[in-house]
Amino acid sequence: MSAVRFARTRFRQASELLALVLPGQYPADSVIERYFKAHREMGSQDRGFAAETVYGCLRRLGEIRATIQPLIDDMNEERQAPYITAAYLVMAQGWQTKSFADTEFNREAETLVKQIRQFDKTRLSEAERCNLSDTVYQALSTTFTSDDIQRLAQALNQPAPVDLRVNTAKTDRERLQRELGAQGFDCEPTRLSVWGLRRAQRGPLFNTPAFKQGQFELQDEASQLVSWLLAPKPRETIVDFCAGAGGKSLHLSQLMRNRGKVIACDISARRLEQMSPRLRRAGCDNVQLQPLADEHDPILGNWREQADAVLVDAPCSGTGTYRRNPDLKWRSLDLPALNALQASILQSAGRLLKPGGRLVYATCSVLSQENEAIVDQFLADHPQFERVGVDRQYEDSEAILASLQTIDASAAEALRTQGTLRLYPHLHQTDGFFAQRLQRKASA
Ligand SMILES: C[S@@+](CC[C@H](N)C(=O)[O-])C[C@H]1O[C@@H](n2cnc3c(N)ncnc32)[C@H](O)[C@@H]1O
Repeated sequence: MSAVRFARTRFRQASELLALVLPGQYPADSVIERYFKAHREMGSQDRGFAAETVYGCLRRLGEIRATIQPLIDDMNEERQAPYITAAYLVMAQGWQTKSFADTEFNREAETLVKQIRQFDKTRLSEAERCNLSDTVYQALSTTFTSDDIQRLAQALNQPAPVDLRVNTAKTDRERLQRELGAQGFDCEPTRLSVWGLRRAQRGPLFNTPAFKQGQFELQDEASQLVSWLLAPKPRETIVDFCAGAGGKSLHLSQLMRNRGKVIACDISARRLEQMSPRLRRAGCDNVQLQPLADEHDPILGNWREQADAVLVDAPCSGTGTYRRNPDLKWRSLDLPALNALQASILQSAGRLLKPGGRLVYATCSVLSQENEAIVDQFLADHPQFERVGVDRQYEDSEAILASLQTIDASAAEALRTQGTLRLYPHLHQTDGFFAQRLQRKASA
């Protein structure tokens, strides 16, 4: 493709795609997938450029919008899209007025470039500088200093690596690493998860024989530690209360050696159904899918005081996953409503435990309002539960605690003594994740 046609076509595709993503009606990745299906003429480099540009715009949208505000003030999102795309290409990719000469943006380019050059960056609010919404910035300010928020936001605004969780029922980490490496997919063992492999770049991993044979799943390293924190054992009955499409149910089943029972519940029957092919591929026979009307569904009475362990991977703001889902940053967020739902789910989940049973409350959020605050309130209302640290009897605990110790001694201490796992991208190079291990007292 000539340089001229390259700029014209690719600019049009990227801004067209951004116009579809900006209203935030559907997750960006599904909009992008649909666009590519409808535009079969796009080669892999065109697709790469369009997707990276759209994700880049979403990562820096706060700063971009503030910088070019006077030019887009009275426009709807569709009309804003070429301006935002162009601003991103100028601010992050070094495009200049002349780069737009052959694009449909040629007449506006000069004014836009001038606006960007003249903009006084000191006028950016803290939230805009961090490319976070005001709601999230304010929520973070109650726990973090502004320097920490900046470091956290900078890490959340980078693309995430690709993490795999090895299915130890089918292979082991070294073998899979060798097999994938031989096919050109180099990976490194993850530092904290003993089941993880990490790749710096994306690639068509789903086409590999290893994936088709169920030897691995894609799962962020932090998320891999959550099922482990529940210390699942063969022959137990474990409820995964918010199982979704089963990322953690699959791992629970693996840690239980495919014995006992995982009851995978969710209010979304569609998401639960997406688990079925994953279970077949992984060879898991001990997972039962249980759709719920809500967290008070009477069917839950079947497991009242019956479960050895319950996992609550609660619906949350997803602030810890902004690296993968930068579109989430710009969706409306009703924290009080989410907090009420989280508390209600945790309360219902607590009723399912036998005396002595284990409970893990987890979110992929970095906001204490969704994490510590929910757990503190639950413990205040339920004195029969307590926080329990990770002891040495835990399978793999020595390896995981020792690795965490080398990266962040205070995080290791919180996990060892309190059963609290707090991970952040700027400190641990994982998604932002929170998990708290609780236990119902044996006599209560
Ligand atoms: C963070 S996602 C779970 C992700 C999943 N555990 C995994 O590892 O892939 C939260 C899930 O909670 C479900 N959910 C929302 N409200 C719920 C409720 N009242 N009871 C049970 N599940 C609920 C959502 O449908 C969503 O699938």
